[in-house]
Amino acid sequence: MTEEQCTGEYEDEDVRNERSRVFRLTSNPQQFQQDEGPQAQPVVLVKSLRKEFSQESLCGNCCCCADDEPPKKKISVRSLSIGVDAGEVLGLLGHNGAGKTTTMKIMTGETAPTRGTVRVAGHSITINQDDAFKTLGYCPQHDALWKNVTVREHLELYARIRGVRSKDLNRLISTYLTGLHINEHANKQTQHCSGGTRRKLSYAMAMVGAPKVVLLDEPSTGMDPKSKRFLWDTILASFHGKRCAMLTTHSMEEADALCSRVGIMVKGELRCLGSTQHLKNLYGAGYTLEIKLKHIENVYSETPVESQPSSSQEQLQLDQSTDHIAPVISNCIDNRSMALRNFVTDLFPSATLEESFADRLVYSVPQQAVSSLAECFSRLEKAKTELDIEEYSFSQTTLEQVFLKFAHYDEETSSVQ
Ligand SMILES: Nc1ncnc2c1ncn2[C@@H]1O[C@H](COP(=O)(O)OP(=O)(O)OP(=O)(O)O)[C@@H](O)[C@H]1O
Repeated sequence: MTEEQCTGEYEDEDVRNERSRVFRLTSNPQQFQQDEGPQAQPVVLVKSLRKEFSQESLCGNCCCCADDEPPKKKISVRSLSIGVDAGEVLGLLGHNGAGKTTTMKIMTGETAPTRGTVRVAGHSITINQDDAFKTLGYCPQHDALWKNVTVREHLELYARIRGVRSKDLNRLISTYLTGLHINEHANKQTQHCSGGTRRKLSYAMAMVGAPKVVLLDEPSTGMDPKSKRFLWDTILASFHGKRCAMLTTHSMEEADALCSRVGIMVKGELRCLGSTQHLKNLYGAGYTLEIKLKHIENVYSETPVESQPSSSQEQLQLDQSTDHIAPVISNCIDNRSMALRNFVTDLFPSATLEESFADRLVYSVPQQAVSSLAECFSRLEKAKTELDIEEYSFSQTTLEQVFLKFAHYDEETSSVQ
Protein backbone atom coordinates (compact mmCIF):
# COMPACT_ATOMS: atom_id res chain seq x y z
CA MET A 1 0.00 0.00 0.00
CA THR A 2 1.47 3.32 -0.96
CA GLU A 3 0.81 6.31 1.24
CA GLU A 4 -1.03 8.08 -1.57
CA GLN A 5 -3.56 5.25 -1.59
CA CYS A 6 -4.75 5.79 1.89
CA THR A 7 -8.32 6.95 1.54
CA GLY A 8 -11.38 4.84 2.18
CA GLU A 9 -12.50 5.01 -1.46
CA TYR A 10 -9.62 2.96 -2.65
CA GLU A 11 -10.01 0.24 -0.09
CA ASP A 12 -12.05 -2.15 -2.21
CA GLU A 13 -9.29 -2.31 -4.77
CA ASP A 14 -6.78 -2.79 -1.99
CA VAL A 15 -8.79 -5.62 -0.53
CA ARG A 16 -8.92 -7.27 -3.99
CA ASN A 17 -5.16 -6.92 -4.34
CA GLU A 18 -4.59 -8.25 -0.88
CA ARG A 19 -6.85 -11.21 -1.60
CA SER A 20 -4.95 -12.16 -4.71
CA ARG A 21 -1.70 -11.74 -2.81
CA VAL A 22 -2.94 -13.97 0.00
CA PHE A 23 -4.00 -16.50 -2.57
CA ARG A 24 -0.55 -16.50 -4.10
CA LEU A 25 1.03 -16.67 -0.68
CA THR A 26 -0.99 -19.64 0.48
CA SER A 27 -1.12 -21.50 -2.83
CA ASN A 28 2.54 -21.19 -3.75
CA PRO A 29 4.81 -19.67 -1.09
CA GLN A 30 7.95 -20.09 -3.22
CA GLN A 31 6.36 -18.08 -6.00
CA PHE A 32 5.57 -15.37 -3.45
CA GLN A 33 9.18 -15.24 -2.33
CA GLN A 34 10.38 -14.93 -5.90
CA ASP A 35 7.91 -12.15 -6.66
CA GLU A 36 8.39 -10.03 -3.62
CA GLY A 37 11.43 -11.40 -1.83
CA PRO A 38 11.54 -12.51 1.80
CA GLN A 39 11.99 -8.90 2.99
CA ALA A 40 8.67 -7.77 1.48
CA GLN A 41 6.52 -9.57 4.03
CA PRO A 42 5.47 -7.38 6.97
CA VAL A 43 5.88 -8.81 10.46
CA VAL A 44 2.15 -8.35 11.06
CA LEU A 45 -0.21 -8.88 8.19
CA VAL A 46 -3.94 -8.34 8.61
CA LYS A 47 -6.05 -9.12 5.57
CA SER A 48 -9.67 -8.35 4.84
CA LEU A 49 -10.58 -8.62 8.51
CA ARG A 50 -14.25 -8.43 9.44
CA LYS A 51 -15.95 -8.85 12.76
CA GLU A 52 -19.69 -9.03 13.23
CA PHE A 53 -21.29 -9.29 16.62
CA SER A 54 -24.79 -10.68 16.77
CA GLN A 55 -27.50 -8.64 18.45
CA GLU A 56 -27.76 -11.31 21.13
CA SER A 57 -24.24 -10.60 22.31
CA LEU A 58 -25.17 -6.94 22.41
CA CYS A 59 -28.36 -7.21 24.45
CA GLY A 60 -28.09 -10.41 26.45
CA ASN A 61 -31.30 -12.41 26.12
CA CYS A 62 -32.38 -10.40 23.15
CA CYS A 63 -35.75 -9.60 24.72
CA CYS A 64 -35.99 -6.45 22.60
CA CYS A 65 -35.99 -8.27 19.23
CA ALA A 66 -39.17 -9.70 17.75
CA ASP A 67 -39.07 -13.44 16.95
CA ASP A 68 -39.81 -12.99 13.27
CA GLU A 69 -37.09 -10.37 12.74
CA PRO A 70 -33.75 -11.60 11.37
CA PRO A 71 -31.01 -11.23 14.00
CA LYS A 72 -29.35 -7.84 13.79
CA LYS A 73 -25.62 -7.55 13.46
CA LYS A 74 -23.12 -5.06 14.69
CA ILE A 75 -20.15 -4.78 12.34
CA SER A 76 -17.18 -3.77 14.45
CA VAL A 77 -14.40 -4.26 11.90
CA ARG A 78 -14.89 -4.00 8.14
CA SER A 79 -12.44 -5.11 5.44
CA LEU A 80 -9.42 -4.17 7.47
CA SER A 81 -6.13 -4.82 5.66
CA ILE A 82 -2.98 -3.53 7.21
CA GLY A 83 0.67 -4.51 7.48
CA VAL A 84 3.24 -3.60 10.10
CA ASP A 85 6.86 -3.72 9.01
CA ALA A 86 9.89 -4.54 11.10
CA GLY A 87 11.12 -1.50 12.99
CA GLU A 88 7.73 0.17 12.88
CA VAL A 89 5.29 1.42 15.52
CA LEU A 90 1.90 1.61 13.91
CA GLY A 91 -0.77 3.67 15.65
CA LEU A 92 -4.45 2.77 15.37
CA LEU A 93 -6.54 5.82 16.13
CA GLY A 94 -10.28 6.28 16.30
CA HIS A 95 -13.12 7.40 18.50
CA ASN A 96 -14.63 5.08 21.08
CA GLY A 97 -16.21 2.14 19.34
CA ALA A 98 -14.19 2.51 16.13
CA GLY A 99 -13.03 -1.10 16.29
CA LYS A 100 -9.44 -0.78 17.51
CA THR A 101 -9.76 -3.09 20.52
CA THR A 102 -11.73 -5.65 18.55
CA THR A 103 -8.91 -5.72 15.99
CA MET A 104 -6.36 -6.35 18.73
CA LYS A 105 -8.54 -8.96 20.36
CA ILE A 106 -8.73 -10.83 17.06
CA MET A 107 -4.96 -10.61 16.71
CA THR A 108 -4.48 -12.17 20.13
CA GLY A 109 -7.06 -14.90 19.59
CA GLU A 110 -9.43 -13.51 22.23
CA THR A 111 -12.13 -12.96 19.62
CA ALA A 112 -12.63 -15.01 16.48
CA PRO A 113 -12.84 -13.06 13.22
CA THR A 114 -15.95 -13.41 11.10
CA ARG A 115 -13.75 -13.23 8.03
CA GLY A 116 -10.15 -12.48 7.16
CA THR A 117 -6.74 -13.59 8.29
CA VAL A 118 -3.99 -12.40 10.58
CA ARG A 119 -0.35 -13.49 10.34
CA VAL A 120 2.14 -12.62 13.03
CA ALA A 121 5.82 -13.16 12.27
CA GLY A 122 4.78 -15.39 9.39
CA HIS A 123 2.42 -17.56 11.47
CA SER A 124 -1.32 -17.59 11.01
CA ILE A 125 -3.09 -16.90 14.30
CA THR A 126 -5.74 -19.47 13.45
CA ILE A 127 -3.69 -22.25 11.82
CA ASN A 128 -0.43 -21.89 13.67
CA GLN A 129 -1.57 -20.23 16.87
CA ASP A 130 1.16 -21.47 19.24
CA ASP A 131 4.01 -20.18 17.08
CA ALA A 132 2.20 -16.91 16.42
CA PHE A 133 1.55 -16.28 20.11
CA LYS A 134 5.16 -17.03 21.10
CA THR A 135 6.14 -13.86 19.31
CA LEU A 136 3.41 -11.65 20.80
CA GLY A 137 3.36 -9.29 23.76
CA TYR A 138 -0.01 -7.75 24.61
CA CYS A 139 -1.06 -4.94 26.89
CA PRO A 140 -4.87 -5.22 26.90
CA GLN A 141 -7.11 -2.22 27.51
CA HIS A 142 -8.42 -3.83 30.69
CA ASP A 143 -5.66 -5.22 32.87
CA ALA A 144 -5.61 -9.01 32.97
CA LEU A 145 -3.75 -9.82 36.18
CA TRP A 146 -3.87 -12.46 38.91
CA LYS A 147 -5.16 -10.66 41.95
CA ASN A 148 -3.24 -12.68 44.54
CA VAL A 149 0.09 -12.63 42.70
CA THR A 150 2.57 -9.82 43.33
CA VAL A 151 3.78 -7.25 40.82
CA ARG A 152 7.31 -8.72 40.80
CA GLU A 153 6.01 -12.28 40.42
CA HIS A 154 3.99 -11.26 37.36
CA LEU A 155 7.09 -9.81 35.74
CA GLU A 156 9.27 -12.78 36.70
CA LEU A 157 6.78 -15.19 35.21
CA TYR A 158 6.46 -13.31 31.92
CA ALA A 159 10.22 -12.79 31.65
CA ARG A 160 10.87 -16.49 32.19
CA ILE A 161 8.20 -17.53 29.69
CA ARG A 162 9.90 -15.26 27.16
CA GLY A 163 13.26 -16.89 27.84
CA VAL A 164 15.06 -14.19 29.83
CA ARG A 165 18.19 -15.72 31.40
CA SER A 166 18.27 -16.02 35.20
CA LYS A 167 21.31 -13.77 35.49
CA ASP A 168 19.48 -10.96 33.63
CA LEU A 169 16.17 -11.35 35.40
CA ASN A 170 16.61 -9.06 38.40
CA ARG A 171 18.28 -6.27 36.42
CA LEU A 172 15.54 -6.34 33.79
CA ILE A 173 12.68 -6.37 36.27
CA SER A 174 14.22 -3.59 38.30
CA THR A 175 14.56 -1.45 35.11
CA TYR A 176 10.79 -1.62 34.63
CA LEU A 177 9.94 -1.22 38.30
CA THR A 178 12.18 1.83 38.64
CA GLY A 179 11.31 3.40 35.29
CA LEU A 180 7.59 3.09 35.98
CA HIS A 181 7.96 4.20 39.62
CA ILE A 182 6.38 1.08 41.05
CA ASN A 183 9.35 -0.21 43.04
CA GLU A 184 7.55 0.32 46.33
CA HIS A 185 4.65 -1.84 45.11
CA ALA A 186 6.84 -4.66 43.79
CA ASN A 187 5.89 -7.10 46.55
CA LYS A 188 2.21 -6.20 46.74
CA GLN A 189 -0.47 -8.47 45.37
CA THR A 190 -2.14 -6.74 42.45
CA GLN A 191 -5.50 -6.72 44.26
CA HIS A 192 -3.94 -4.18 46.65
CA CYS A 193 -2.45 -2.01 43.88
CA SER A 194 -3.98 1.15 42.40
CA GLY A 195 -5.35 1.25 38.84
CA GLY A 196 -2.28 3.21 37.71
CA THR A 197 0.14 0.63 39.10
CA ARG A 198 -1.78 -2.20 37.49
CA ARG A 199 -1.70 -0.36 34.16
CA LYS A 200 2.06 0.08 34.42
CA LEU A 201 2.46 -3.60 35.26
CA SER A 202 0.40 -4.58 32.20
CA TYR A 203 2.66 -2.48 30.02
CA ALA A 204 5.82 -3.99 31.55
CA MET A 205 4.43 -7.50 31.09
CA ALA A 206 3.83 -6.83 27.41
CA MET A 207 7.36 -5.53 26.90
CA VAL A 208 9.52 -7.68 29.17
CA GLY A 209 11.64 -10.23 27.33
CA ALA A 210 11.43 -8.23 24.07
CA PRO A 211 8.73 -10.10 22.13
CA LYS A 212 8.96 -9.58 18.38
CA VAL A 213 5.50 -8.02 18.10
CA VAL A 214 3.88 -5.97 20.86
CA LEU A 215 0.24 -4.89 20.86
CA LEU A 216 -0.45 -1.97 23.17
CA ASP A 217 -4.09 -1.03 23.72
CA GLU A 218 -4.12 2.44 25.29
CA PRO A 219 -1.09 1.60 27.45
CA SER A 220 -0.57 5.05 28.98
CA THR A 221 -4.12 5.58 30.22
CA GLY A 222 -4.04 6.69 33.84
CA MET A 223 -0.25 6.99 34.02
CA ASP A 224 1.53 9.92 35.66
CA PRO A 225 3.70 12.11 33.38
CA LYS A 226 7.04 10.63 34.55
CA SER A 227 5.93 7.06 33.90
CA LYS A 228 4.46 8.13 30.58
CA ARG A 229 7.87 9.53 29.69
CA PHE A 230 9.46 6.16 30.53
CA LEU A 231 6.82 4.41 28.44
CA TRP A 232 7.53 6.72 25.48
CA ASP A 233 11.29 6.27 25.86
CA THR A 234 11.10 2.49 26.02
CA ILE A 235 8.77 2.32 23.04
CA LEU A 236 10.99 4.63 20.99
CA ALA A 237 14.09 2.63 21.94
CA SER A 238 12.58 -0.84 21.50
CA PHE A 239 11.16 -1.09 18.04
CA HIS A 240 14.09 -1.08 15.72
CA GLY A 241 15.46 -3.91 13.65
CA LYS A 242 13.16 -6.91 13.50
CA ARG A 243 10.62 -5.93 16.13
CA CYS A 244 7.43 -3.94 15.67
CA ALA A 245 4.44 -2.67 17.64
CA MET A 246 0.83 -1.72 17.20
CA LEU A 247 -0.50 0.94 19.53
CA THR A 248 -3.92 2.41 20.17
CA THR A 249 -4.24 5.72 21.94
CA HIS A 250 -6.61 8.63 22.32
CA SER A 251 -3.68 11.01 22.64
CA MET A 252 -2.69 12.53 19.32
CA GLU A 253 0.44 13.87 20.95
CA GLU A 254 1.41 10.33 21.89
CA ALA A 255 0.65 8.99 18.41
CA ASP A 256 2.67 11.79 16.84
CA ALA A 257 5.62 11.14 19.13
CA LEU A 258 5.70 7.36 18.90
CA CYS A 259 4.21 6.14 15.65
CA SER A 260 6.00 5.90 12.34
CA ARG A 261 2.60 5.46 10.66
CA VAL A 262 -0.95 5.89 11.87
CA GLY A 263 -4.25 4.56 10.64
CA ILE A 264 -7.53 6.26 11.54
CA MET A 265 -10.51 3.95 11.99
CA VAL A 266 -14.07 5.18 11.74
CA LYS A 267 -16.93 2.78 12.46
CA GLY A 268 -14.80 -0.28 11.88
CA GLU A 269 -13.23 0.96 8.66
CA LEU A 270 -9.70 2.11 8.11
CA ARG A 271 -10.21 5.57 6.64
CA CYS A 272 -6.60 6.58 6.14
CA LEU A 273 -3.14 5.21 6.66
CA GLY A 274 0.23 6.85 6.34
CA SER A 275 3.10 8.51 8.14
CA THR A 276 2.02 11.30 10.47
CA GLN A 277 3.85 13.81 8.26
CA HIS A 278 2.16 12.50 5.14
CA LEU A 279 -1.31 12.66 6.68
CA LYS A 280 -0.67 16.18 7.91
CA ASN A 281 0.43 17.20 4.43
CA LEU A 282 -2.51 15.49 2.79
CA TYR A 283 -5.36 16.35 5.12
CA GLY A 284 -3.98 19.17 7.20
CA ALA A 285 -4.91 22.77 6.77
CA GLY A 286 -1.25 23.69 6.33
CA TYR A 287 0.30 25.97 8.92
CA THR A 288 -0.81 28.26 11.70
CA LEU A 289 1.02 31.56 12.08
CA GLU A 290 0.50 33.32 15.38
CA ILE A 291 2.11 36.71 15.93
CA LYS A 292 2.15 38.68 19.15
CA LEU A 293 3.18 42.33 19.03
CA LYS A 294 5.15 43.95 21.81
CA HIS A 295 3.00 45.51 24.48
CA ILE A 296 2.65 49.19 23.58
CA GLU A 297 4.12 50.30 26.97
CA ASN A 298 7.16 48.14 26.31
CA VAL A 299 7.66 49.90 23.01
CA TYR A 300 7.62 53.27 24.85
CA SER A 301 9.95 52.00 27.57
CA GLU A 302 12.41 50.94 24.88
CA THR A 303 12.57 54.46 23.43
CA PRO A 304 15.93 56.22 24.08
CA VAL A 305 16.39 57.79 27.55
CA GLU A 306 16.93 61.32 26.17
CA SER A 307 13.39 61.37 24.78
CA GLN A 308 11.87 60.45 28.17
CA PRO A 309 10.89 63.12 30.76
CA SER A 310 13.91 63.88 32.94
CA SER A 311 12.53 66.23 35.62
CA SER A 312 9.40 66.30 37.73
CA GLN A 313 8.44 69.50 35.89
CA GLU A 314 8.53 67.67 32.57
CA GLN A 315 6.67 64.71 34.14
CA LEU A 316 3.98 67.12 35.34
CA GLN A 317 3.65 68.59 31.85
CA LEU A 318 3.37 65.07 30.47
CA ASP A 319 0.70 64.13 33.01
CA GLN A 320 -1.29 67.24 32.14
CA SER A 321 -1.32 66.24 28.54
CA THR A 322 -2.58 62.63 29.16
CA ASP A 323 -5.84 63.47 27.44
CA HIS A 324 -4.02 63.17 24.14
CA ILE A 325 -2.15 59.96 24.92
CA ALA A 326 -5.02 57.48 24.56
CA PRO A 327 -5.83 58.39 20.94
CA VAL A 328 -2.10 58.45 20.12
CA ILE A 329 -1.62 54.94 21.52
CA SER A 330 -4.72 53.76 19.77
CA ASN A 331 -3.41 55.16 16.46
CA CYS A 332 -0.08 53.53 17.11
CA ILE A 333 -1.76 50.12 17.69
CA ASP A 334 -3.76 50.49 14.49
CA ASN A 335 -0.65 51.40 12.51
CA ARG A 336 1.38 48.52 13.90
CA SER A 337 -1.41 46.06 13.31
CA MET A 338 -1.90 47.34 9.76
CA ALA A 339 1.82 47.09 9.01
CA LEU A 340 1.82 43.55 10.33
CA ARG A 341 -1.20 42.59 8.25
CA ASN A 342 0.47 44.00 5.15
CA PHE A 343 3.61 42.05 5.94
CA VAL A 344 1.72 38.74 6.29
CA THR A 345 -0.30 39.37 3.11
CA ASP A 346 2.93 40.01 1.28
CA LEU A 347 4.57 36.87 2.70
CA PHE A 348 1.54 34.58 2.25
CA PRO A 349 -1.04 36.11 -0.13
CA SER A 350 -3.43 33.18 0.41
CA ALA A 351 -3.30 33.27 4.23
CA THR A 352 -6.59 33.80 6.09
CA LEU A 353 -6.88 35.85 9.26
CA GLU A 354 -8.49 33.56 11.85
CA GLU A 355 -8.25 35.65 14.99
CA SER A 356 -7.41 39.29 15.60
CA PHE A 357 -6.82 41.12 18.87
CA ALA A 358 -5.10 44.43 19.57
CA ASP A 359 -1.67 42.83 19.85
CA ARG A 360 -2.20 39.32 18.54
CA LEU A 361 -2.99 37.96 15.08
CA VAL A 362 -3.57 34.33 14.08
CA TYR A 363 -3.41 33.28 10.44
CA SER A 364 -4.12 30.02 8.70
CA VAL A 365 -1.58 29.46 5.94
CA PRO A 366 -2.30 26.86 3.23
CA GLN A 367 0.30 24.15 2.64
CA GLN A 368 0.98 25.31 -0.94
CA ALA A 369 1.73 28.85 0.22
CA VAL A 370 4.97 27.66 1.78
CA SER A 371 7.64 26.80 -0.74
CA SER A 372 10.65 27.37 1.48
CA LEU A 373 10.41 27.17 5.25
CA ALA A 374 13.89 28.66 5.52
CA GLU A 375 12.81 31.76 3.64
CA CYS A 376 9.64 32.13 5.72
CA PHE A 377 11.58 32.00 8.96
CA SER A 378 14.24 34.35 7.67
CA ARG A 379 11.61 36.97 6.74
CA LEU A 380 9.76 36.52 10.01
CA GLU A 381 12.99 36.95 11.96
CA LYS A 382 13.81 40.11 10.01
CA ALA A 383 10.32 41.50 10.62
CA LYS A 384 10.63 40.90 14.36
CA THR A 385 12.50 44.15 15.02
CA GLU A 386 11.00 46.15 12.18
CA LEU A 387 7.40 45.46 13.22
CA ASP A 388 7.69 45.33 17.03
CA ILE A 389 6.99 41.62 17.16
CA GLU A 390 7.30 40.20 20.66
CA GLU A 391 7.10 36.56 19.58
CA TYR A 392 5.65 34.40 16.84
CA SER A 393 4.97 30.74 16.22
CA PHE A 394 4.72 29.10 12.85
CA SER A 395 3.62 25.51 13.24
CA GLN A 396 2.28 22.82 10.99
CA THR A 397 -1.17 21.28 11.37
CA THR A 398 -1.32 18.88 14.28
CA LEU A 399 -2.38 15.26 14.06
CA GLU A 400 -5.33 16.28 16.24
CA GLN A 401 -6.63 18.49 13.42
CA VAL A 402 -6.30 15.63 10.91
CA PHE A 403 -8.10 13.34 13.31
CA LEU A 404 -10.95 15.81 13.83
CA LYS A 405 -11.31 16.11 10.07
CA PHE A 406 -12.06 12.40 9.93
CA ALA A 407 -14.44 12.60 12.86
CA HIS A 408 -16.31 15.32 10.96
CA TYR A 409 -16.27 13.18 7.82
CA ASP A 410 -17.84 10.40 9.83
CA GLU A 411 -20.73 12.62 10.95
CA GLU A 412 -21.45 13.61 7.37
CA THR A 413 -21.43 10.10 5.99
CA SER A 414 -22.71 8.07 8.90
CA SER A 415 -24.90 5.24 7.80
CA VAL A 416 -27.00 2.73 9.70
CA GLN A 417 -24.91 -0.33 10.39
N1 LIG B 1 -18.46 -8.57 22.65
C1 LIG B 1 -19.11 -7.64 21.97
N2 LIG B 1 -20.40 -7.80 21.65
C2 LIG B 1 -21.06 -6.89 20.93
N3 LIG B 1 -20.52 -5.75 20.46
C3 LIG B 1 -19.24 -5.52 20.74
C4 LIG B 1 -18.47 -6.44 21.52
N4 LIG B 1 -17.22 -5.94 21.62
C5 LIG B 1 -17.21 -4.77 20.97
N5 LIG B 1 -18.43 -4.52 20.46
C6 LIG B 1 -18.82 -3.34 19.68
O1 LIG B 1 -17.88 -3.18 18.62
C7 LIG B 1 -17.63 -1.81 18.41
C8 LIG B 1 -16.13 -1.58 18.41
O2 LIG B 1 -15.68 -1.72 19.74
P1 LIG B 1 -14.14 -1.61 20.13
O3 LIG B 1 -14.05 -1.89 21.60
O4 LIG B 1 -13.34 -2.44 19.23
O5 LIG B 1 -13.87 -0.06 19.83
P2 LIG B 1 -12.59 0.79 20.18
O6 LIG B 1 -12.23 1.53 18.97
O7 LIG B 1 -11.54 -0.06 20.77
O8 LIG B 1 -13.15 1.78 21.27
P3 LIG B 1 -12.43 2.32 22.61
O9 LIG B 1 -11.55 3.44 22.19
O10 LIG B 1 -13.56 2.76 23.46
O11 LIG B 1 -11.68 1.18 23.20
C9 LIG B 1 -18.37 -1.05 19.47
O12 LIG B 1 -19.55 -0.50 18.92
C10 LIG B 1 -18.69 -2.09 20.52
O13 LIG B 1 -19.92 -1.80 21.14
